[in-house]
Amino acid sequence: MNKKSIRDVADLAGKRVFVRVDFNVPLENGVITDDTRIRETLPTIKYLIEQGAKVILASHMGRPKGEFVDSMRLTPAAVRLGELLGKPVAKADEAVGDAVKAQIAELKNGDVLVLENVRFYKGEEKNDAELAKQFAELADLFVNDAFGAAHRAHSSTAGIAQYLPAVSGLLMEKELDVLGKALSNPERPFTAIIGGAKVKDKIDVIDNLINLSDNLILGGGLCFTFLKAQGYSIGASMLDEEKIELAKTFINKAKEKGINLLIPIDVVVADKFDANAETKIVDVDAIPDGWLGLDIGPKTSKIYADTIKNSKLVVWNGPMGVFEMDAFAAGTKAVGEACAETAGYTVIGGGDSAAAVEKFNLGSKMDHISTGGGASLEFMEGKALPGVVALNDK
Ligand SMILES: Nc1ncnc2c1ncn2[C@@H]1O[C@H](COP(=O)(O)OP(=O)(O)O)[C@@H](O)[C@H]1O
Ligand SMILES: O=C(OP(=O)(O)O)[C@H](O)COP(=O)(O)O
Repeated sequence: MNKKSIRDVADLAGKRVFVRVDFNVPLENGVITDDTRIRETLPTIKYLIEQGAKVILASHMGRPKGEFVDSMRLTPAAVRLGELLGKPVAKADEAVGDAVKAQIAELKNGDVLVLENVRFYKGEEKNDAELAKQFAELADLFVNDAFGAAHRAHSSTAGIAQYLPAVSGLLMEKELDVLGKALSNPERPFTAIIGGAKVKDKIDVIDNLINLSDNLILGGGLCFTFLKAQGYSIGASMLDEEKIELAKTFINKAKEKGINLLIPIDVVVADKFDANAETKIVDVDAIPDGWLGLDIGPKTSKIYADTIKNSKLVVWNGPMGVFEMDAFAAGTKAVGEACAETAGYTVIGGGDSAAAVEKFNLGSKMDHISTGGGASLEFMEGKALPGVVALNDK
């Protein structure tokens, strides 16, 4: 990476360091149900503690739209962080202002303070310069470790970097390194797997991956737009009408470039969108009218799994079916198991794909599970991430 990281900063002892993290973790009734994002920032936080910095952590949680919302406070994240570090972690009730400054003035070297949700302030998502300056006043150095929010140009992810020396944290560095290596000089055969439901959001990444990958595997709700583009009747399956023509151009582009574009040959169909629906496995030329395709079929799973197992690099974003319902989970499970078994390097991106991998207990068998869904997609699309662009060059 051509950006400076905290390892490039000499003499952190006694410095007030404003670290933007992504502690936007899932909460149910105030209880954190998955603390991955907090655990993944521990290397940066521990490094700063060991160096004797005063660690000031800032994050968003949810989308409170500029209001103080009690259920979106960062208190549960601060408590969890304290447990993981095995040391007390202070928590502020605000993210800027005199009370926060007073709390920071009390910090000793190696102490940790978690600020309140930065999105409680209207300026944050507008990348307001005044708010960015107020954040900058709290510290001597800005560290961005929030890969999950790196695609956002906000006051605490990008704006603040105008007013302080700005470097990346270790998680940010790792994410960019892994995804960058994977995509800039991929080991081949390189297989990209795109599934899930959001055709519109993923169309650009599919376009970019046609240029990069050797095998491009499609599944999930979005593959039905491609099946329709191939002339099949898809019943009541998910369809993005507006993208059919684009899907046709992608199919042709893949052919011209000699890319192995894999689209299902059989699917699991259901008479309704329901865990207890009547289901059948059919070839893609036999999808009954009114039925919905909710998973890839076993013949497709086998082809996909064989392709994955013969790959040196696999990047996966988006489940193959409605894996939340057991009747439609087999395709996602088969792809997950193939990713777990392959000797190739496996990178998982996207909240639902990571959740699927966890559901099937395959997490420990993957090489890298990204903490950023939208961020990893934008990275794979080849877009510059504002939270990274803002950092100081090496
Ligand atoms: N054939 C399908 N029809 C409708 N929804 C689907 C289908 N296959 C997968 N899905 C749904 O797609 C959702 C995930 O999509 P998406 O948000 O695009 O993935 P990710 O979060 O991994 O990027 C899952 O909730 C899953 O149930
Ligand atoms: O959860 C996040 O995004 P993700 O679900 O795309 O990984 C990040 O914390 C960014 O949150 P945002 O999409 O509200 O800016």
